[in-house]
Amino acid sequence: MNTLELNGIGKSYRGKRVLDGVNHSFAPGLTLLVGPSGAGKSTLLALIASAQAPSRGRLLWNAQPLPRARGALRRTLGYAPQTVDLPEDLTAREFARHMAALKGLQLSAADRQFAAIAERIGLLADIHRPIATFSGGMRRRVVFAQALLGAPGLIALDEPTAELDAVTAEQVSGLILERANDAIVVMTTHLADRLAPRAVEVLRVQDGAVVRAGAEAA
Ligand SMILES: Nc1ncnc2c1ncn2[C@@H]1O[C@H](COP(=O)(O)OP(=O)(O)OP(=O)(O)O)[C@@H](O)[C@H]1O
Repeated sequence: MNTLELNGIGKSYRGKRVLDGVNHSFAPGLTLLVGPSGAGKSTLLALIASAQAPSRGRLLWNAQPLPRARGALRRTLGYAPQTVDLPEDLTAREFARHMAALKGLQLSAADRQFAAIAERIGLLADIHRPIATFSGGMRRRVVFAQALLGAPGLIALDEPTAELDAVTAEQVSGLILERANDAIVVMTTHLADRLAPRAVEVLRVQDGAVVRAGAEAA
């Protein structure tokens, strides 16, 4: 079973402290990150995904400091940031193939997995179209879908249901819950609404700290 631990994590941008002394052990399953805008939810997620380095403290993945675990982590990490500059000229499937290659997936497995994910979230009919023709919600789903390639043990999702209509958001949420059966899934959301009861934890990021939130705080 995979473990993820944050030990005294701090992050500052040009001297401004966004996170300070964050300690937390993530349980297998879904953890929701909630909190006011600008509190540091995306920052915490980027640290977890090792897309950014902490200013202080360290992250332990399976009891190993993250820099040493990075090689192994790339293959087991799925990260969907809030904003991504997608390659406009590529089709969704071509983009997915690139992301899958970074994770060391075979082409046939990449195509199979991407098609299966796309089908679940209403994107299958569009995977051969250039991303340039995609709406905001379709782009969001492409970014989400690539994060799930390779059945990662750690999945970090930044507002994956933003810009989606209710039906599609429900499809995406259903897939997130399924993956949370076999992974540590950490997800930011302004609307914890229906997922909070299914989460192992809801964490509130506020004033540089991370605290367990009651259901009312979600
Ligand atoms: N690369 C950066 N350089 C400078 N400041 C940054 C950077 N990234 C984030 N910040 C600042 O850090 C703080 C936390 O930002 P972050 O995006 O993590 O918040 P958030 O809780 O995810 O907000 P939202 O809910 O609006 O997405 C904000 O004050 C933001 O301006």
